[in-house]
Amino acid sequence: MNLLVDEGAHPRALLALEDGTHFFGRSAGAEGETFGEIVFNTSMVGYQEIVSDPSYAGQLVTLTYPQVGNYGINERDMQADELHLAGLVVHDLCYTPSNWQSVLSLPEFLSSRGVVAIEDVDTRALTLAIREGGAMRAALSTTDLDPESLVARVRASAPISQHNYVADVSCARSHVVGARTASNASERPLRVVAYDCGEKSGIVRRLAAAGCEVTVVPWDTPAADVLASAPDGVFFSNGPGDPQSVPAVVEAVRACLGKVPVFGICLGNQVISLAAGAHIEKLPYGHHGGNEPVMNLLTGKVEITAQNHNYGPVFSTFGPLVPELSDDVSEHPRDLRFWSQRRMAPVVMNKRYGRVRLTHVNLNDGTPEGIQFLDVPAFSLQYHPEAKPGPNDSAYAFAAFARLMRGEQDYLAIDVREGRRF
Ligand SMILES: NC(=O)CC[C@H](N)C(=O)O
Repeated sequence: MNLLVDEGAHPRALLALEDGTHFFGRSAGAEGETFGEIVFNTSMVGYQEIVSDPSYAGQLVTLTYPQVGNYGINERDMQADELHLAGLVVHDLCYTPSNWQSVLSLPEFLSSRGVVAIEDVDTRALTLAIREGGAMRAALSTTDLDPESLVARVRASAPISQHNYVADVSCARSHVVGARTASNASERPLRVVAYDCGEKSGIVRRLAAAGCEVTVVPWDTPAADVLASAPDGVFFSNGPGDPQSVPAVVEAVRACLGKVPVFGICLGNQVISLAAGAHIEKLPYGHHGGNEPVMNLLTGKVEITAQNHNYGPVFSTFGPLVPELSDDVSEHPRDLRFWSQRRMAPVVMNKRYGRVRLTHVNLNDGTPEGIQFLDVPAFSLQYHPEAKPGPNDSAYAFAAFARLMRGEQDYLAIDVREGRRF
């Protein structure tokens, strides 16, 4: 209920999920109809970064924070030029934002960018439905207000895994983002090629701030061309959809691993894992928010992290444990929090790339959040060290990549103690 809005001016809208759950509300963006996978994000602030994150292509995003849009839309927080999310679901939208940076209200922004959105939805009930039923197919419509009809059409819609969303959101041609903001101007910039699978601008900025000159290239750029330019490192970005729908990127990872330092974030972590032959699983409803606790197993410190993923690698499928580097444990425990309790970072033997160390574990559900290759120069994180939005606890990852490219040994364990234990 928003007293400043003429409710009659906003058409009704319907949200329908494949399990038959549906919610009526009011249109809060463009009119029309949209289909996608429904997820919820628990961040309390940062809606602009969320709606502009290209990783949400093909997804309807529910914001659990009850009132959204209070500080408007500004020119600085965009994570991409276009909006790629399929739609937005909120409880209460703000039409009269107040902030010195604001240039537009969120509902005006959504309408002008053609994004279908709904408000006046009981997002607590919806979130519980997603927690129970998982990230389901769903639709949001201002034109079909018949629940039976919309649910039937949702059930006939294609799952997210059947489309290559990366191809929709990647850049058309390569471009360079300079290292002018490098903290240490006396060091020469590190030349990084970043595979743009839907890269958030916050990541490119963090790489630049860590002293990198970043050449952002389209997702399907042949690795041979990238390697021919002799970069100091190659980065694989976040991105939308099922990582198994981009085998060309997995091939690019294979071509790079062992030849050049490699770093990956989120979808980047997933394609690196696939390149190593590991399995990817789909989590029931994923991790989307700004307060996921992750333990860095190299330092014993817990980072509060920003996350946005539905898929993730299964650590045991990288290979068998190396007992002498894993506290003489020979079987993989089901729950990776075992290692945080044991105070160690276990190592497995991967058929293709040798030793792989588990470096980060999610303390909510015991899933892997980071790996490091010990025999080739590469590491990757499932969560978002750039935050945008979120806490900055993990920003060291960009400095770690710079250290890896400069050939430093303990590049990731920034304050690791001597030895295996902490
Ligand atoms: N932010 C991302 O890179 C998301 C990766 C992938 N689309 C997933 O859902 O897991």
